Amino acid sequence: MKTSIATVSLSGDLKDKLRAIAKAGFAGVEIFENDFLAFDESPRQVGRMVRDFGLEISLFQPFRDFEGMPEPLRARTFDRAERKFDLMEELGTDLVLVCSNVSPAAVGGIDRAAADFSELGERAAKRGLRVGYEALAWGRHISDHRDAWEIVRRVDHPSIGLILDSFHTLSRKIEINSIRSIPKEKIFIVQLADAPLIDMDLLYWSRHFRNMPGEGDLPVTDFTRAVAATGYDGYLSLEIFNDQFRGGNANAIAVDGYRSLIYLGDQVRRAEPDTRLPVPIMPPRADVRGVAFVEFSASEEEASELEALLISIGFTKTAQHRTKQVVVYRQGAINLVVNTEREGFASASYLVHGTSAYAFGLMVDDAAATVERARVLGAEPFEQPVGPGELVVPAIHGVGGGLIYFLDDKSELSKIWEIEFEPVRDGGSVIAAGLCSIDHIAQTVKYEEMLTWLLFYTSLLDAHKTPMIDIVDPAGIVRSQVVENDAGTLRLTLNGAENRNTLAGRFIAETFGSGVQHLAFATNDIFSTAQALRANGFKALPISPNYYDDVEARFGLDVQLVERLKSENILYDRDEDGEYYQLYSPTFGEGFFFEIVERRGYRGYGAANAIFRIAALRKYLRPEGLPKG
Ligand SMILES: O=C(O)c1ccc(O)c(O)c1
Ligand SMILES: [Mg+2]
Repeated sequence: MKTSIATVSLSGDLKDKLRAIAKAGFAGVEIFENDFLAFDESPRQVGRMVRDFGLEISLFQPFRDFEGMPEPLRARTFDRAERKFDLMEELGTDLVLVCSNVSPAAVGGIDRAAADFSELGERAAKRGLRVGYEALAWGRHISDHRDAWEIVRRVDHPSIGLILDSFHTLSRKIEINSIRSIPKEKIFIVQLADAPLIDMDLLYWSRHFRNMPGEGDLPVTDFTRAVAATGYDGYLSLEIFNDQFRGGNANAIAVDGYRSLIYLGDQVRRAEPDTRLPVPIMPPRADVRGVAFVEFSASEEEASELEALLISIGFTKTAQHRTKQVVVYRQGAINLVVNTEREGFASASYLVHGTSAYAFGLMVDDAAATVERARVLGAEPFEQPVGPGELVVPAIHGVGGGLIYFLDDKSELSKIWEIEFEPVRDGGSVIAAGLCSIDHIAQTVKYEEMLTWLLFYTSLLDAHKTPMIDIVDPAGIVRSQVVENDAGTLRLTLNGAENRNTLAGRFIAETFGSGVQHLAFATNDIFSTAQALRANGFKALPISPNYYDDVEARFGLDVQLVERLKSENILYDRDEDGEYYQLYSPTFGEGFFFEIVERRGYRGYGAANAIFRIAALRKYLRPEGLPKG
């Protein structure tokens, strides 16, 4: 697949951008004129720099306000074009983008525009150059790719072609199957961008909110399928105007961009098996059957505090690693691993982040294939030396410094607990609390990393994202979005913290990065769970009594039920699918906590309750500025 990205998509100066683009694996780069103009080196030097990075200039752009100009503006426009042709020769590229005219001076008319392009085509051909025409969604006379195509068709000149840009077509909901009948040799390049659905002015939306294919809400895959159906096999080029990306980390954004294109190509290949797009072959997205384990890294001292908390929640120590300081606590199908090794990745993670749930394992169809797919998508496989008799568990680095392991039934991996661990006979006597599985893993991430995490998970795992919602913390807003599968066997919630005063923001600041902030366990009977926890000495997070008056009023609940909720500090929510009951632990360490939930048909996450439990959890934070310990 020929991958390319426009320099405008990234932050930094031209050289920084090129370096990041090359490193991420792209073959081509669109030089955005302003990035060149703001850079000090000559066009020839820039052309050489691009090639030294192993890149090809896929496009030079944009050339504005060309077609339909009345004289004397028309003559000026052609002079201007000749100057840019000179520049292109020096840069070493043969393709320029002309975007549809937005000037109030422009005169409409398809034939007039076609006549202008005929002349431009003649001039370009003399130099061996090509011109592609793109309909801007807000163009003055041409704002639809079908009209731009009609002009290109009438010009019928080998140096004049069409440029398709998914944003302009999809933002105006233009029928995409109109693309399928365009001859592929007339499509000079295809630009791709997604965007979140927001009701706003097209130009503003385009210039500030575009994002990578798969990160937004537009049907970019269907658009690309229509392109692929023409037989087009040229560049797929990202052109992402996004305020956050412009200020972000160029390397990270470039990696996201590359991943988004490869993932898009994979989806197109699966939907259009005859496509000529040379897409890398890779295993399908992994079907996640469940969370096999969550692993904590801790010091020995903190591990014993964690152990006390786990035991009070009804876990039993069931297994001890044969050679390492790693123990397993189990309840129902939940495996919590506590690693206090002094060497290796867990220990390194502890030193940076403190006690944290730094890794989790997912049960999939084929663990090795999942890591292979991750690798093709640009993720970094994780390997660590294994001792005699130990299994090599396929794993990758996640986005925020954590690890994701994969287990399956195909290999010995599902027997890891028997192979690498020996049973612990006396794991402490507790009253089991009826926790049966991990309902969700909640990761707190930096707001500006949210799209990265979403794309990372949805491109690798057979799961989808839910719409973003706002969670109100007394100290600010936290954006929350979920990655989940239909079966409910994978639920990852991502909370994006914008400021460091929120509970989520504090967690990131205190633990030096994004990570798992809470784990939610599922029970089939929250009231008997609550009772067992109390008997084990567990103290649930106290919820304000005012909350219960409101719950009663809002849902018209039975007074006795409300009394039970209140006495056990259980939060309640209900929607058209069913009911949700939630119970929290106080925070542990740097703001980590556990949640226990019972779903009665409900599919959400209790967002309406978030403000109440956050207010309660905040009371357990160390006052700002006090040293740890
Ligand atoms: O926002 C713009 O002006 C603009 C310029 C060039 C493009 O290719 C485009 O899609 C938009
Ligand atoms: Mg464009």
